[in-house]
Amino acid sequence: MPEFNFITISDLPSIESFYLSSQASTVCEPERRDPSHEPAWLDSTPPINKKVPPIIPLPLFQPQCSLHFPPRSPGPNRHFLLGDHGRGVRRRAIQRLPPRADPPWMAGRASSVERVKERATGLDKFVLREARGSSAEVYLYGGQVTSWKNNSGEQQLFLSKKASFKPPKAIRGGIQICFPQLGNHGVVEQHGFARNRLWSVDESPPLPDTTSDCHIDLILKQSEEDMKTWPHSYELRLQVALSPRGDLILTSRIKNKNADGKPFQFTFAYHTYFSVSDISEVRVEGLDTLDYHDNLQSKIRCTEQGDAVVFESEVDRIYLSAPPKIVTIDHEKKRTFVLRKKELPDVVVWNPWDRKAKAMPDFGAEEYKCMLCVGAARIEKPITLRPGEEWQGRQEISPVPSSYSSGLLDPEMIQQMQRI
Ligand SMILES: O=P(O)(O)OC[C@H]1O[C@@H](O)[C@H](O)[C@@H](O)[C@@H]1O
Repeated sequence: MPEFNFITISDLPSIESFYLSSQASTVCEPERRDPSHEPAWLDSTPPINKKVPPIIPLPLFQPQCSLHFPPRSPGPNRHFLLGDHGRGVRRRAIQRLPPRADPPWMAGRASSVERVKERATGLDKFVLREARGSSAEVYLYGGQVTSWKNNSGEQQLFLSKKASFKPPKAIRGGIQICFPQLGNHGVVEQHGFARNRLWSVDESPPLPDTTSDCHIDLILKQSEEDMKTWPHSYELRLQVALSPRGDLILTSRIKNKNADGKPFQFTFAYHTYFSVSDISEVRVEGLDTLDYHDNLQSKIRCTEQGDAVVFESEVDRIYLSAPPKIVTIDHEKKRTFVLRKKELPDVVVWNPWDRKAKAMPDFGAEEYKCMLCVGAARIEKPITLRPGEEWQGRQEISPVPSSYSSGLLDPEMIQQMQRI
């Protein structure tokens, strides 16, 4: 889901201040010429995202300007009203905005989803190619995303050179689906069984929540073997989608299918291995002042003291009740991952550092330097589902230039988003 819609309005009337409204609601009232002002809101229906400031200074008196709007505000081909503030809508103008045109190089390009049998591993995977250049690879084994490249073809996820693709070992890297438990708190194996089971293509997926035309739907159901340790019938659906902007969107739905009337409880995580240039140059923002369980200290509860999490040694934590947006900034690569999450309040942060790296057979001794796990999770308050009930969780990751940091947007990012 894009955070902003952009429109270009031509022939702005030369008025000192103005407001814009759409068919549905008033959008915002830009303050006169001062870009540092927060927009005032002319009415409260609906309160769109008040946190969004007018990032692009509104160049009044110029024949054309670009404005940004929060989600749900008008998109292309809708009417806008332009009026001069304070004197009603005297210079009322209605503009029908042209749909945003695709760049010329996109002509004739379409998104595709291809099923491929990997020769080296013998495993089936799906290769998603979004028309604007981003791509992803998703294995039926583990329902695991192992590759995600942005619109420029740069890999965003870490996959160990020593990763094993042989069941029952989970693939070391990408995004592991941890269900029905994270860690070793529970009756099943570490991080649950979903990451090392063979999933199927979901032949009757629910309607997608995204506007993406590039996605794959997978499903995992109970096996007789798993019923011995976790005696429940369930459907775990996973949709992996690429947005036109190159975002990677994972949506999971879990349904209790027990016929015996029994509820079940589970925890869940998208154990996400990001590729980073140099771990000592990376910071994670959005977790300041939060409590976390420190797995390195018998899971004791601590409170984050820094304004960002930085890495100088092994880190193995579960941050609790984190905000919906977490930002991982890779200074050296000048790249930032913005992670947005729904129904997944907690965040896993893990880097094994040197000693543990050496002890893992499927991980290179030096690879801890170029990876970091930051993933949305639901751990502290497990989910309980009664038969017939369904839970849905979501993680969206957007790669953006590094000048972006939490809560702020910069013109470079705006320009890049406008080009898409
Ligand atoms: O080796 P695994 O099972 O994939 O787990 C990797 C790491 O995953 C983290 O989430 C755990 O907190 C760590 O303790 C663990 O080492």
